[in-house]
Amino acid sequence: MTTGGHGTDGVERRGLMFVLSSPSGAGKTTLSRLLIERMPGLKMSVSATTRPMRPGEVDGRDYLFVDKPRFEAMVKGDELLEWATVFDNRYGTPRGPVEAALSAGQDVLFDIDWQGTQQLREKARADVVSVFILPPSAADLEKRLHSRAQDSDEVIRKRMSRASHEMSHWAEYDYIVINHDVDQAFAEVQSILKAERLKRERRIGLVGFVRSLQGQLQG
Ligand SMILES: Nc1ncnc2c1ncn2[C@@H]1O[C@H](COP(=O)(O)OP(=O)(O)OP(=O)(O)O)[C@@H](O)[C@H]1O
Ligand SMILES: Nc1nc2c(ncn2[C@@H]2O[C@H](COP(=O)(O)O)[C@@H](O)[C@H]2O)c(=O)[nH]1
Repeated sequence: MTTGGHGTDGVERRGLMFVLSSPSGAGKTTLSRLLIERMPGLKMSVSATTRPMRPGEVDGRDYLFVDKPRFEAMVKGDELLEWATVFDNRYGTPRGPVEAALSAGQDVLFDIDWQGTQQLREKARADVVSVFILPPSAADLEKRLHSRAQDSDEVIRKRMSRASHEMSHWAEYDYIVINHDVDQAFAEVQSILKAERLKRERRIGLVGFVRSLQGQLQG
């Protein structure tokens, strides 16, 4: 699915799809914002959703807020790379911006659930790097959902009751990060991305680079 861009060392590399999943409230959005701020060459995939906008959310930045008929039209028109129903709402990844970013040599960050991750993996296994974020405890998870102060008590109850099911997919992920402390969890997620960017199989320019080094040594 991806073509090439250049790494910071100038060697051509295939872009990667960096996926964060977790039970609701474990910290994906927080970690995603930090990654986008601090990791050059990484672009956030903005999902489409039919869920109502939360206070402080901005259409086009946090999500593309669409109604159900528009979402259905996106599915029918093959405009979504993956989609799923989560907490009675529909969520999906618009295909165009992801393909454009990967073609321009950028990596793309996804905050999506396990269903979406499975679909991306089926489409482009070699290009997907997936990280599952766990909360330190159930009590912390509940506290975080309340402290975010953006969902009703009923919505929070629903999210807590789904958390165990969400977590049952942890073993399908490449990496697991326990989010005790934001700075520590961010450092871990950042290390994963940095290491994955250096993977030999992704660095399609290495053959030419090494040949050129060998040429210099022989010449
Ligand atoms: N390590 C942490 N310690 C304390 N609070 C945290 C930590 N990480 C995130 N939070 C807080 O927990 C709340 C939920 O975090 P966040 O919105 O990032 O979760 P999420 O996984 O993206 O949830 P959702 O799936 O519902 O979008 C936020 O108020 C955030 O500031
Ligand atoms: N499969 C997909 N899941 C998505 C997408 N965008 C978000 N999500 C997941 O939905 C839940 C709830 O999110 P919230 O913002 O309403 O709290 C969370 O697990 C997200 O990761 C998507 O495009 N596809």
